[in-house]
Amino acid sequence: MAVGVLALQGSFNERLSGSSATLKRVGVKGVEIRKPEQLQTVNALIIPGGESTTMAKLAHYHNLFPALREFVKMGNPVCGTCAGLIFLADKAAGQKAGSQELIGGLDCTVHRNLFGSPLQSFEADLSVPEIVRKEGGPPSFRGVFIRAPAILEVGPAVQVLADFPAPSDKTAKSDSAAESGETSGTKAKKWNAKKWKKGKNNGATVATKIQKKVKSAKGNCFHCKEDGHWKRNCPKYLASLPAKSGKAPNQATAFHPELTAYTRWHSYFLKMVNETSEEASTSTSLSSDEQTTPKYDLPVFQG
Ligand SMILES: NC(=O)CC[C@H](N)C(=O)O
Repeated sequence: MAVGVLALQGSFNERLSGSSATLKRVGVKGVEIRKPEQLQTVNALIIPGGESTTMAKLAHYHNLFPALREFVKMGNPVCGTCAGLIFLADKAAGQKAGSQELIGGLDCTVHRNLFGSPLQSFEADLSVPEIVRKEGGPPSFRGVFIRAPAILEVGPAVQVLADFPAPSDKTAKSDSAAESGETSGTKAKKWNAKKWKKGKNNGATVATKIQKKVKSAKGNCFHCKEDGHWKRNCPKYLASLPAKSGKAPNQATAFHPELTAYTRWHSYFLKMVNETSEEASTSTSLSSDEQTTPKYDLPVFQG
């Protein structure tokens, strides 16, 4: 398995080079992606942290957006870190004037700089029950937030993996005071109460993945024997589609897992990649099967 790392700007090297590179630590080959055609050589992609506006400009310059969107649309898993999360979000708030291009593929609204400026970068312990359930290890891990975004809203198919609680009013005030002189160590030092209130449960979602694969039959017409009409989007036909069509099992974090020794976010993502590849090979053999011995009584329109 080869995992691509978008290598335009930001912290892509931490995934790829040196003995401590995260992908090496989890035993996977990482491939630098700078050109659209390179995406054809990998079956999953990591979009690293960095500065999303700059990264978007570079992606635009290298004509990468169409290929990246196609990659996501084909159901290949993508993991977005920080700026990568912004890239992957279907909607973004707090963007620079004139907005910036997004790839989309993760049904959520992200706030680009919810935690404030680079000076408000911080570290915090986060509880990660789903990762612990699947990967084992300690109940929480250290999240490194660098001018971090956060997710304000997620769609129904998205599973929240970690939340960062909103500060109490008291903390917010004392942290604002800390901003003007004192430092408050591991906590974000400035809170924008209005932005926080927009977040679910008065907090902010900082890690997610797509839980269910949304099936779509766009463009397919078929004949329904039951009532003899040509139909689109019949539930029976939708149910017969391979799971790989539709949205990819993407994962995203607002913090930087590659900057800690905790490799479980990466191993968790790689499991998703393996599962997707297995499903894809099963569904491919199913579809060729279907061509010779139709399994469904609703033939797909060929004309
Ligand atoms: N560490 C990061 O990737 C920060 C992302 C930054 N908030 C942006 O808009 O791009």
